Order: sequence, then C-alpha cells, then structure tokens
Amino acid sequence: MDIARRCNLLIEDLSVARGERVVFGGVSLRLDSGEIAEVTGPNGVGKSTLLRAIAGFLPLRSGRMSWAESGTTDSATLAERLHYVGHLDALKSALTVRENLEIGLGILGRDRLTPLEALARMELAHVFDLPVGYLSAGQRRRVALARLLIADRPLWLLDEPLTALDQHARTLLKAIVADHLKSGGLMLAATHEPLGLPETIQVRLRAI
Ligand SMILES: Nc1ncnc2c1ncn2[C@@H]1O[C@H](COP(=O)(O)OP(=O)(O)OP(=O)(O)O)[C@@H](O)[C@H]1O
Repeated sequence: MDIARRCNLLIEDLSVARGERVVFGGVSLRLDSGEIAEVTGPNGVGKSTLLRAIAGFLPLRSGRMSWAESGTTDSATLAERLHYVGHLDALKSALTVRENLEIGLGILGRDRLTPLEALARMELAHVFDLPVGYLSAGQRRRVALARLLIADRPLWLLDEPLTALDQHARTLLKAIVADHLKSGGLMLAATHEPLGLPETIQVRLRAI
C-alpha cells in the first residue's frame, strides 16, 4: 500500500437489526490510516453483526458509514477496499490450499504477494498442494489469514482472528497486522482476546 494514501472509516450512530430485533444502536467510530480498533462484548451482543454490516453483508437500520481516501484518483467503494475474514474460514475442503488461494485472486485481485509467498509468511508453504480438508483448524485459519496478504486492501475486518491459533501463529498474525498498520492500513477486529497491539481503540458493545 502506498504510504501516501491516507484513508478513514467513519461510522456514526449505527444500528443494525437481525430479523425484527435491533441488535445494537448508537455505535460511532472513526478509524484512520494506521489505527486498529477491537470490538468487544459478551456473546450475542453483536460483534460479528457489526463487522458484517460494515462489510456490506447486512443492511443498516439507521446511522451512516463513510469511507474517504486521499492521494488516489481511484474512487473505489468501501466494499472494494476491505478484506473480511469471518470466524468460518470460507475455504473449500476438497480443493487444495493453492486452489483456494487462487480462487481468492479471481475475487479480490492481486497486487501484493503471490499465494505461495503469502502462505510462506504464515509459515505454511509445505501445505500448498494439500487439500484444505487435510488441515488442522489452526492451519485452516492461517490459510484464511494468508489471503490478507495477496490483495492490497486497506481495511481489514477480522472476526475472532485468534481462534485456533497457537502462540507462534498469534505472533505471526500480530507481525502482519503491525506491518499493515505501519503501511497505512486500518483494522477492526471482533475479539474476546486482545491482540495486544499498542494504542488499540476499544469499541465495547453492550446489550440493549
Ligand atoms: N442469521 C441470524 N438471524 C437472526 N438473528 C441472528 C442471526 N445471526 C445472529 N443473530 C443474532 O444476532 C445477535 C448478535 O449476534 P452476533 O453473532 O453478532 O454476536 P457476537 O457478539 O458476535 O457473539 P459471539 O461473541 O458469541 O461471537 C444474537 O442475538 C444472535 O442470536
């Protein structure tokens, strides 16, 4: 990512409903290039719902959301600027890791690392040609996270990114997140466990 490109995500007074029920309301947040926020709160309070709404998978009930960039003439939408990694890994078990990552290329485009380079960054190059169905839960998670490194998208939305990762993989993830933020990226994570990165903005959701 071009360090000269500055971006920000502005969320104002957001509320989202699932079915007839309003899950949360009054959520506001401003996130600028280089910043990370963690969304916390008890089970069922709406952390995943908030990330999915920002990703454009769920409609807003009320409130506003905007994305701004400077230093680029490309007027992409927010959906084209984000990576979303849900708590389900969205990998196809019958396909190899290589094939799964190559499908991602078609959807996300590629302008950063190759699939093999991205996998090597997550220290999993040796499983490149194995079917995903052969992998452990933590290895699957690492493959899903490797996708972040293939297409250069400034906003990362990660739902419970630490799930199934051992201590070493957590350290790898923290390093790629720190690099992303240093190069002007933004990240919003829904998590029960803090990632432990400095100056993290806290968004605490409360039951309504
Ligand atoms: N597809 C759905 N249809 C209707 N309600 C849903 C749906 N998915 C989730 N919900 C409800 O929305 C609320 C928020 O769920 P969400 O998954 O966002 O919570 P969460 O804070 O991420 O929880 P957890 O910590 O358990 O992951 C819950 O009450 C849940 O039952």
